[in-house]
Amino acid sequence: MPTTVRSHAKINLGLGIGAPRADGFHALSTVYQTLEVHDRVRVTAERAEATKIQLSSNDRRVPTDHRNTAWKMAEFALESLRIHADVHIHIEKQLPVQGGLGAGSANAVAALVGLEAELGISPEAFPDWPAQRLHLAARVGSDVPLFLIGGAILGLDRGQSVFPLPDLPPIWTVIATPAVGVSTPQAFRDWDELCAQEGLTESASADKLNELSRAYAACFAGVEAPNEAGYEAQSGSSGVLAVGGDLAGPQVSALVRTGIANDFERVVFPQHPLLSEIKRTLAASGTPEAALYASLSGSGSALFGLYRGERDAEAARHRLRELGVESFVTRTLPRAPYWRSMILLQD
Ligand SMILES: C[C@](O)(CO)[C@H](O)COP(=O)(O)OP(=O)(O)OC[C@H]1O[C@@H](n2ccc(N)nc2=O)[C@H](O)[C@@H]1O
Ligand SMILES: Nc1ncnc2c1ncn2[C@@H]1O[C@H](COP(=O)(O)OP(=O)(O)OP(=O)(O)O)[C@@H](O)[C@H]1O
Repeated sequence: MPTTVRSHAKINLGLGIGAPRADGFHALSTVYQTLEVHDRVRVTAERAEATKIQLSSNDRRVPTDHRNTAWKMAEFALESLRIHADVHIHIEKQLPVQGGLGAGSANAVAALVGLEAELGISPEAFPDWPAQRLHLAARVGSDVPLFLIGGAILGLDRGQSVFPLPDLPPIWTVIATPAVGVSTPQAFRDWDELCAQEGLTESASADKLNELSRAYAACFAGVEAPNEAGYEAQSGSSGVLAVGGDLAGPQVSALVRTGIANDFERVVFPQHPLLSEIKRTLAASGTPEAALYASLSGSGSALFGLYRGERDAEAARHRLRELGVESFVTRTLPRAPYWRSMILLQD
């Protein structure tokens, strides 16, 4: 009986990057935030004599072998649980590939959740599993563990060290998806060149990141997480927020006042000037429909704008259309509804 799982995107509400480390990674301090928009991952699995994994996708850019994050996650999980199974994973892509929205990383967690449902892996049956799966997720990729938490999350170390933050209320979000792919490893290499030019050392960047993490934590201190009833009331039965509802709360303004920024913009924007034009278009600074905040997500190429209400978000989409740039409207997704709606179908 296949299990279909929603595989949600993320954005980075601020991303501070350190100097290159000896292990080839970079220390980060970031606030991840999950979004309503998602791919769908269908998993079929049954215990077998030997493990066999098969993967398919509607999108030809998605690798269908051991290079796929979902494949790796399933393989690591089965090895770790000492279970042999016949597994089929189908990834129905809706999110951009190489967009900086963590779509591939989310697919890994969705495949894991599907596999657990199919094989009856529960914390009751496997008490060590919750800690183990976080560890395995970090092996698959730095952006994977965040999807085992959902909502607003502080990401430290190389991004795999994740801490749940009090949730923000749902915020209207526009994602611009320019037809540009940005390679994450290449963006980090470009960052290294900038660090070398500016003489940014590992110890100086550690100070910078610690200060940033403290500032992030301060913004979230005392935030009341929206409860499920509140989320339902805001969403209504249609799942659509009332027009003009200002739900962004003071937290986004507090984050903006800390000077949140995405360090990747410094290396990605000079190479792709269109992306900084899109950010200006999303921001619409000084107008009544101005974004609360606009930024590149991850290493790009997707950018996002956060808005006071649906009307301002639609106005941003209209401005982007005039610029010839595709976009869609979504909302930020707090932790409780992230988990409540994750399993879409078990048929
Ligand atoms: C840019 C972000 O999306 C921000 O959320 C993430 O940092 C990227 O996470 P990811 O795609 O899961 O990255 P991984 O698959 O772990 O690493 C891909 C490559 O990116 C570089 N990398 C990644 C994360 C990090 N903190 N430092 C790095 O230098 C390394 O060269 C690594 O070989
Ligand atoms: N399940 C997957 N879906 C899409 N791409 C995948 C997947 N597994 C591996 N890949 C490879 O990873 C590359 C990056 O894909 P992805 O869409 O996750 O990038 P991204 O959104 O920039 O991720 P991040 O924000 O984590 O850097 C793709 O070009 C593809 O070759």
